[in-house]
Amino acid sequence: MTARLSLDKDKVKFVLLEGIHASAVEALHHDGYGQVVSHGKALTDADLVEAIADAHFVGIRSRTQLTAEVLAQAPKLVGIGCFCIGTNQVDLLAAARQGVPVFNAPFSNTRSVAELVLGEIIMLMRGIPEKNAILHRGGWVKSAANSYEVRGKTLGIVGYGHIGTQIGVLAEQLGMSVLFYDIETKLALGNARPTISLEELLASADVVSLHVPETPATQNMIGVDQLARMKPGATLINASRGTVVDIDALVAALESGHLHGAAIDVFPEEPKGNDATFVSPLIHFENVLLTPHIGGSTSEAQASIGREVAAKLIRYSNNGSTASAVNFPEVSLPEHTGKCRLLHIHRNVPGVLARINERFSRVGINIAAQFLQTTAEVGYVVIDVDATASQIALDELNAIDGTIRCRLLY
Ligand SMILES: NC(=O)C1=CN([C@@H]2O[C@H](COP(=O)(O)OP(=O)(O)OC[C@H]3O[C@@H](n4cnc5c(N)ncnc54)[C@H](O)[C@@H]3O)[C@@H](O)[C@H]2O)C=CC1
Ligand SMILES: O=C(O)C(=O)COP(=O)(O)O
Repeated sequence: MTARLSLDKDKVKFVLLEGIHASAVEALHHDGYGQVVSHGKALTDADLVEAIADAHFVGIRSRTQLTAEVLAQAPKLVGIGCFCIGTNQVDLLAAARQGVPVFNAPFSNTRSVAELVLGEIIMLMRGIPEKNAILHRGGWVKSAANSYEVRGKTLGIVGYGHIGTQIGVLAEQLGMSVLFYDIETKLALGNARPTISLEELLASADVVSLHVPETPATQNMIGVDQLARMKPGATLINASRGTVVDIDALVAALESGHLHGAAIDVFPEEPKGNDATFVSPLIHFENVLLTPHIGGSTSEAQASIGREVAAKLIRYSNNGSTASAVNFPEVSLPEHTGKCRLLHIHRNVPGVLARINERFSRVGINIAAQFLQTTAEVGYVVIDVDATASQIALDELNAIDGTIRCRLLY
């Protein structure tokens, strides 16, 4: 474990992957952070390890896998920004144990996903994907067969969170009835109604739209049995995570004609960049709308995410605030004008705070302010002291058993 002194902003290195929006770079430069390296796509294996080996902050989107092994090879890492909603691509526990908070943008792209899904519901119910394909081949089939209004139909939303609720509200404006299933008790907006089980929702909905995070419980949540429970002629939409739907089971349900159609934005295996090839058994179905994980990819969402996550990283770097970190004790801190601030991250074992205070009192350091927050694994203490005492205080903190990382802010 190494003592980390506060660095000049010029020496703090940010590595941004996956084409993170220029608004993030602008925000970092505007705050005085000069070293920002941007990559246009996701990196893997040795390329990823090399790119982040000396980074203090790393910014990623949904594709970059920050595993425990990769993180262990980034010894200078201070913070991670997921410039998206999902954080399943990061080993959150390993990051916390390494003293690294992870931030994301929980709201900035939700409207974009909701709008895409709403458009897909209308397109699929009208059979537009097949009709579009026929005309592109020079054909002409003018028919009302298998073409329906959405008005009066039932939308079933699985995962009634930020995205699911917005879709429900918008769908009601189109005259749809909304059912939802969530593992948590949720406030029903508009006339939406909860179902007591996933099975009940699947059996009642004309369109099922998935908006759950990637967790062990949502892995292949929609498989053979669940698809069989859906109404004949129903439609499935997945803009959540590729692991939520068993693709082979979906293929079988489409081949048999049990489903009217589907819209799939996320896949179990996704290409790493725009020059890679997309492979999926779903490419053979004209009644399936396929999109390249662009649910949140609008100019508005990306610009807003860039600003939001950059601001969280800047705040953590400048004053130690971890408010809204997804894996870390959350501390929202005031400015530390006129004082030096020490950030002490430790394993959450009994007695650390007592040992800190005992050591400080033994060497006569006056604590101007102190903040503590813990999770089951990690403790985070922030202490403001006079500048004259800062180096002794840092040495004392580093000597404490259980210290993961200690940083000094001027
Ligand atoms: N396609 C794309 O570009 C995008 C995809 N996403 C994905 O959408 C997901 C949902 O986003 P938000 O609505 O913002 O998240 P959220 O956290 O606000 O909502 C998720 C909801 O799912 C519920 N849930 C969790 N596990 C469940 C289970 N096993 N069964 C039923 N409900 C369960 C939660 O209680 C919560 O209400 C994200 O986790 C992300 O993976 C998010 C943004 C863009
Ligand atoms: O916000 C999310 O969770 C998304 O899935 C969007 O991911 P992206 O930033 O487009 O790689």
